[in-house]
Amino acid sequence: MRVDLSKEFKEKYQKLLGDRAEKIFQAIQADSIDAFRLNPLKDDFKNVKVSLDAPIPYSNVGYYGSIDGKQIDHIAGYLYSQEPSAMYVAELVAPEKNDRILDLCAAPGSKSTYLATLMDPQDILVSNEINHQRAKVLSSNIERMGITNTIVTNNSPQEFEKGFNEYFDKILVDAPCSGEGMFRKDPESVKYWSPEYVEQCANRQRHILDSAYKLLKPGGRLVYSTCTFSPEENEANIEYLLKTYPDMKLNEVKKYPGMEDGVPAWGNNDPELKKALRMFPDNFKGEGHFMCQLQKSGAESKLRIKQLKQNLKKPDLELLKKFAQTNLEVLPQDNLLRVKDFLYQAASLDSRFSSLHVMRNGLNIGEFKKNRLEPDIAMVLATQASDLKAIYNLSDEEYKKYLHGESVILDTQPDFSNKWIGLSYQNKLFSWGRYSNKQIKNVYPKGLRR
Ligand SMILES: C[S@@+](CC[C@H](N)C(=O)[O-])C[C@H]1O[C@@H](n2cnc3c(N)ncnc32)[C@H](O)[C@@H]1O
Repeated sequence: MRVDLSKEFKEKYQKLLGDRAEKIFQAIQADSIDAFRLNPLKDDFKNVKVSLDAPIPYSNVGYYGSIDGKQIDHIAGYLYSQEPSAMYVAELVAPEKNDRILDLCAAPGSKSTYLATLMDPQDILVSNEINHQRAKVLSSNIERMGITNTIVTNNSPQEFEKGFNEYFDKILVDAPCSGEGMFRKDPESVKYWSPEYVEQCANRQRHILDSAYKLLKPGGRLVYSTCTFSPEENEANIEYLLKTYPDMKLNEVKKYPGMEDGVPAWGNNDPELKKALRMFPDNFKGEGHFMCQLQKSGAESKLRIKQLKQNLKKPDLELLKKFAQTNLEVLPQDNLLRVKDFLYQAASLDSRFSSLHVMRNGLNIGEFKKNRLEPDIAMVLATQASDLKAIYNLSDEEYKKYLHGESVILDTQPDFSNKWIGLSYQNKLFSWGRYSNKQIKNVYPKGLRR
C-alpha cells in the first residue's frame, strides 16, 4: 500500500536531510522488513518450523523472515514477531545479574518479552502499560512466552513516583511517539501526523522521562527509544534530559553496519548527541528508529524493602499439594501469594507493589474453586514437559478441534486417572486438558480459541 506523505512532512525532511530525504521517502514506499525471535526460555527453543537461515547480526535470537501467528510455534510461545530495528533496544538495556528492571511503556510487549530472555529468571522485570486494554494484551504475551519473573502493571509513570523513587537499576522508555519510522508498516498511521502532533508527543515524552529519571537508581541505566525520525522527539528530548538532570550522561553504544550516529545539529549542537543511535530505512535493514543509553551518576543508597509474607492458609496449601501430587513432578513452594481466588508464584513480594494496579505478579498457578485448584494456562506455558506427570500429544485433527473448543474423545483408556493433562501438538505444550472417562475435556481459554 502506498504511504501518502504530506507536503508538510516532505518539506520538513527535505530541509533537515537535503538530497537524502528523497531516498528516505522512497524507502518508506518499499515493503517493511519482517523478523521474529526465538524464545530461549524453552529447553528446545530451536525446534521450530521456520527458516533460521538469515540471523540478525546484533541479536542471538533474532532472524529475518515472517511467521504465521496460527502455527503452533507461535501459539506455544516459541516465536515472537518483531521487526529487526526494535530488537536492538533490549540489547541496549543489557540486563545484569541482580537487576530490577522497569519497562515503563511496555505494551504489546515486544521489548519486555525480549528483556525477560536476557535476564536471570530470579531477577525482576516490571512491565508497565498505562492503557488498560493494551496492558491486557501485554499480559497475555508475557503469558504466551512462558515468562515467570515479570510483574505486569497498569499505571501512569507518575503513579510509580509514590513508592519507587531510585528503585530500578535499568529503565526502558520505549516512548509513545509520532511513529514516522513505522509509516510503511502501518500506512494508516500517517493520517495522524502533523507538526502539532509531533510537538504533543515530544511534550508527553519529556514528562515520561522526568518520571523515569526519578525512578532510576544512582548508577542506573536508562534506555530511551522511539520509532520516529523527528528531532523534537529524539535529540531535542535527550538534550532536555541532559540539561535538566546534570547527573545524566550519554553512553557510547556499539553501532553495527547501517546504524548511524545521533545528529547534534538536531539538538543543541552538543557533540555528545552523536552517541545516540539512528536507523534510517534507506541505509538499515529495518524500520526507522532512534535509541540511546544514558547513565545516572552517583552511588546507590540502600533501599528498605518490606516483604509481604506468603499468605497461603493451610487448606489452600493442602489443595495445592493435592494438585501437585497428581499432576506435577515438582511442588511450587516459594513466593506463593493468594490474590482473591488466584494463586501466584510471585516475581516479587515487595509490599510497594500493593500501591500499583498489578495485573499479573510472576506465574499465575491457578484459581481456587470449591475444594480444588484449577491450573491456569500460564503454568503449562511456563513448564517443560519433564515437570508434568501426564502429557498427551494431539494429532492434526484433534489439535484443530481442540483449538476450536471441542473435547477430544480417545479410542483407548490411557493411564490418566482423572488428571490434568499437559496437551501438546508437534510435541509443544500449549494447554491443559482435563481427563475423564476416555475424554480430554476442553479447558482452552475462550479468548484464545480459533
Ligand atoms: C511505542 S509503544 C510501546 C511498545 C512496546 N515497548 C513494545 O515493544 O511492544 C508506547 C506505549 O506507551 C503508552 N503510552 C501512551 N501514553 C503514555 C504516557 N503518558 N505514559 C506512559 N506510556 C504511555 C502507549 O499506550 C503505548 O503502549
